[in-house]
Amino acid sequence: MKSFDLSLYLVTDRSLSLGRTLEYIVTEAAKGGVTMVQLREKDCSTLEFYQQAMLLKECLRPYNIPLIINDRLDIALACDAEGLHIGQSDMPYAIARKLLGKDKIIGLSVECLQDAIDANELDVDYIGISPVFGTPTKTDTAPALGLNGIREIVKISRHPAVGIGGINRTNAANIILAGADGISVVSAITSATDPKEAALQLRSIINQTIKKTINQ
Ligand SMILES: Cc1ncc(COP(=O)(O)OP(=O)(O)O)c(N)n1
Ligand SMILES: Cc1nc(C(=O)O)sc1CCOP(=O)(O)O
Ligand SMILES: [Mg+2]
Repeated sequence: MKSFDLSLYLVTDRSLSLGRTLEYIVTEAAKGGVTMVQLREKDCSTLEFYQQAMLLKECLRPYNIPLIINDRLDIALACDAEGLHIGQSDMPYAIARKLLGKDKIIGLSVECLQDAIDANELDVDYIGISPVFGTPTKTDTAPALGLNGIREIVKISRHPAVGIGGINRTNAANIILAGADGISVVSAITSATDPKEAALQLRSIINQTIKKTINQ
């Protein structure tokens, strides 16, 4: 059965980990309450990517946190990850679904309202609204959508949604208040001096904000 929680979604980037291993970052983040982890490595051989994926799977197993692979359908299959994240220029959704099967999680980036309308025709498991804000972590993005972009997209989308891009503890609550089911972050956890503490703080903000929206 496919069940997952988008509320605090860590996306990795080894180049931002301040020399610490991804196993360390991911384990600390798991202790701090992240609910999903995406292995996203843009400068990695296939062998390294596969080995890193296997290591992260081991780290996440005790916490029951799904491992999602960015871009690489072959790696997702090879390591039997829980899912794959694809963007608008990646493997077409239909092919990914055919190869991964119905039980795996597939996430799709949406960069504008039309992408979200098109995604309604697909049985993706979640959408990544990207980017919400500009970020030095990824500069080849579509224009930032802002909080209004989130509101417009969640209003018409039939899929659970997570915001990504420039999100940290100063603006995390606003992403949830705008209607997203969760936040996705790279640097706010990966580059934190204490990744567990960073995750705990984000976890607390999200929990409080979700509680507020339920009581409204
Ligand atoms: C949760 C989430 N949302 C969006 C993205 C961006 O994916 P993509 O547009 O394919 O860009 P790259 O990450 O591959 O550079 C994401 N990775 N995760
Ligand atoms: C992986 C990714 N995708 C984006 C998109 O807009 O598609 S922005 C991004 C990086 C987000 O990093 P940070 O949390 O450090 O801002
Ligand atoms: Mg991609």
